[in-house]
Amino acid sequence: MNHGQGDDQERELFARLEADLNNSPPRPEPADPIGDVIGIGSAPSARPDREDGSADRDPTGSADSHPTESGGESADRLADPDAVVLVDQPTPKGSAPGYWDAARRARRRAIIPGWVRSGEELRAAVGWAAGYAGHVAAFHAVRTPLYAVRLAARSPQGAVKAVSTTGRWLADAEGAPLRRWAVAEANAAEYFRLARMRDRRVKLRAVLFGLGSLIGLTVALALYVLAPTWVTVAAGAAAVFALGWLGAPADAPVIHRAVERPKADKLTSDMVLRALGALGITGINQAQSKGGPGLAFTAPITRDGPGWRAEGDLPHGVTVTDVIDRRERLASALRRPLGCVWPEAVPEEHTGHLVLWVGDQDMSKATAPAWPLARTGAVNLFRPVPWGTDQRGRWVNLTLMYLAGIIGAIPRMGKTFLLRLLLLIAALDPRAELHTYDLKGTGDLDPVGDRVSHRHRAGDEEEDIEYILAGLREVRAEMRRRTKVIRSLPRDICPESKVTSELADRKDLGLHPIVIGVDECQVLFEHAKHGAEFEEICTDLVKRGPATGIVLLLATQRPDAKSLPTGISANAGARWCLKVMSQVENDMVLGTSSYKRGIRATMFAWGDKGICYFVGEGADARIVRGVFADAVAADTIALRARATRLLAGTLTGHAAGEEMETTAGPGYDLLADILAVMPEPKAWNETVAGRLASLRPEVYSGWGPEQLTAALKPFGIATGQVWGRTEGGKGANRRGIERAHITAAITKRDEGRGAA
Ligand SMILES: Nc1ncnc2c1ncn2[C@@H]1O[C@H](COP(=O)(O)OP(=O)(O)OP(=O)(O)O)[C@@H](O)[C@H]1O
Repeated sequence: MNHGQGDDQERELFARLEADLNNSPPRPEPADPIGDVIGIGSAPSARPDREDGSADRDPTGSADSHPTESGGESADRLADPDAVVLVDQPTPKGSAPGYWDAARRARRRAIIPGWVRSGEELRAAVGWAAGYAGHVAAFHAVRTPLYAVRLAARSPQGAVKAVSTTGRWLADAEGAPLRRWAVAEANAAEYFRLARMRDRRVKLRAVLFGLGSLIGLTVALALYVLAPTWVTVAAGAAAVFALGWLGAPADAPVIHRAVERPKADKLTSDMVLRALGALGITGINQAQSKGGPGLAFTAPITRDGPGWRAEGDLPHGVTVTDVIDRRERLASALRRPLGCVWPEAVPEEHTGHLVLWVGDQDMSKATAPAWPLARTGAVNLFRPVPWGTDQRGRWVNLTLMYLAGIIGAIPRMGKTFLLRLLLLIAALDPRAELHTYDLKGTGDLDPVGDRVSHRHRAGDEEEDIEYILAGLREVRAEMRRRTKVIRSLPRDICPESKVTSELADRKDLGLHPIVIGVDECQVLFEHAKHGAEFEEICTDLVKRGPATGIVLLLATQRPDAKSLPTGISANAGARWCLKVMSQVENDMVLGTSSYKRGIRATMFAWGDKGICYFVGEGADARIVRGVFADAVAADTIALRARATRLLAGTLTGHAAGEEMETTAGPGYDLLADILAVMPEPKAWNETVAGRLASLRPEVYSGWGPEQLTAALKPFGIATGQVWGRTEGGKGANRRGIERAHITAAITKRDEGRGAA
């Protein structure tokens, strides 16, 4: 940072201060050299800026109570010595923190930078450096012939330049103007002195030139006669290239750059201070108008990933949230795109401690590193898995087990993509049983649902709601069973009373992970008939599910108390908040007081798709951009997950074609029910539907022929034209079922179960 306008000005200022002090009447010496008469009525004092830029900051923190800073009123008070009020008392001996206390509390900087210690980041850095060097080498290697031609073409100009420069040197051309001046001024003595000097110089240079030429010619002749041809050719080429290099005009270099450097400027303290001053924050403006910097830097501005990081204390009373609120203005003042400018609070510091990270590229446009799981690899849900990158491009991990999570955002910001990504991660653990419910009904979760899920439904019609209710009831019953299993296990096998990866591996215990993902969950909680039951089940799953290996992930575009009941939002262990519009939604997703603490998803721009505040994984809120996996990529990953499941024998439910068991409600089996009501080999759909309704009205009442056709489809049973008779005895062809198809489907299903 450029402190002050120059040494002269600084010296002048000190001189004036010294003069003022010498002329002013003597003042009584304060008892304490630092923390005393800084109350109203004490004599004004001016202090030059400190090196770290924290000018005007009193070490006691009481600079604001200084009389010169409290307006003209202090002048009146100064006249009346009785009005002096000592604001800061002398510090009792021994109460101020000593050097060792301060040293004990000091934050230690890493001896070896974090990126060197992290194997992944080191590998990435070394890989990048090798790639960069390789690119530059290949770029120039390909162009070498072109460079040779260019140099050869310019060598005649180079030769002329070399001859003329040598001639000027030999003739001492640089002294000519002085000699001409002596002639013009008729200064004979000076002219003769210069002429003598020139003669001496020319003589010496002529000798040097003669010697050089002799040696050069001898070497050239020796090379020509004695050296192998290739050495002669190489030497000749080197001479031609050297002349070509010499002859190259300054505006047309022989070699061009192999890379286009981005135009992002280095972040300097002046830029930061100027930008902060342009935000219109009174505290900063006041501090700067008094000659202070407006931000006391606590660390040098350093390169941090693909950007710059500045860190410091804002003036007293100004908080980081004041700056975050004006992020757009800050970006304008720094002349950077909005997606490059990320002011952040540091949770363990005071609320005025600002960390400003300015990226080289807009976070939403920066090329994200390839997701390690995109093409290969399986997942252990009990271990951390990368799911997104932070502003610096570092991977952010998530351990899906033992948590319940909520995702909130306004529409079109990437909520469904994020939920699908998390479900894809779950799908890649072949032990995990997935329940995917897409209440938006556009089929965004189908790649996972149809390929892998045990339960899957897209839509918000009554039958979909019934299906989901049945599924959630089933999971809650399963959770109760699991609690009993966990309780019955010996302490040494289950020391923490929760499911572990080893326990999940044991098929006899049935403690495999269950991951439930619900998109637009507000549809469930706002449902007129079943809303209360959904809320009750989900609250229970959020509270007790994580320990029993059940993970509930809820996404909503309206995170208010009605669409995301507080019992759920308050107990969620992981939170993802993409752009929201107000404090209420922000705090609903990220937790109470988040907005006040500066964790504000309202600051995300419309273009920040897939970028969210993430709270979880034992860390405070971080800004993360989720991996972008579109429907095609999701399909590929889901197919891989399905193949792994088929190998492991863990493909069940919807994805294995066992859909309607649950549609009919827990404990009921559609295929068995049809066999029970259909003694004849063939029957019309309407007849079977009517009989089913009589058998179990609570499940099948209201079913028509189309519904029965749809319900049988997942089992691979097609309905066709069947001959029958109406009640009046009239023969007709109508849509119907064949008993043999039902029996075959039951046999196939039972075989599949046996294999699993
Ligand atoms: N991680 C990401 N990176 C970049 N773009 C993304 C990312 N995630 C989502 N998007 C973009 O955002 C768009 C909206 O995503 P998505 O459908 O998930 O939004 P949504 O919040 O679920 O919207 P709605 O509420 O309408 O369902 C997508 O079409 C996609 O192009």
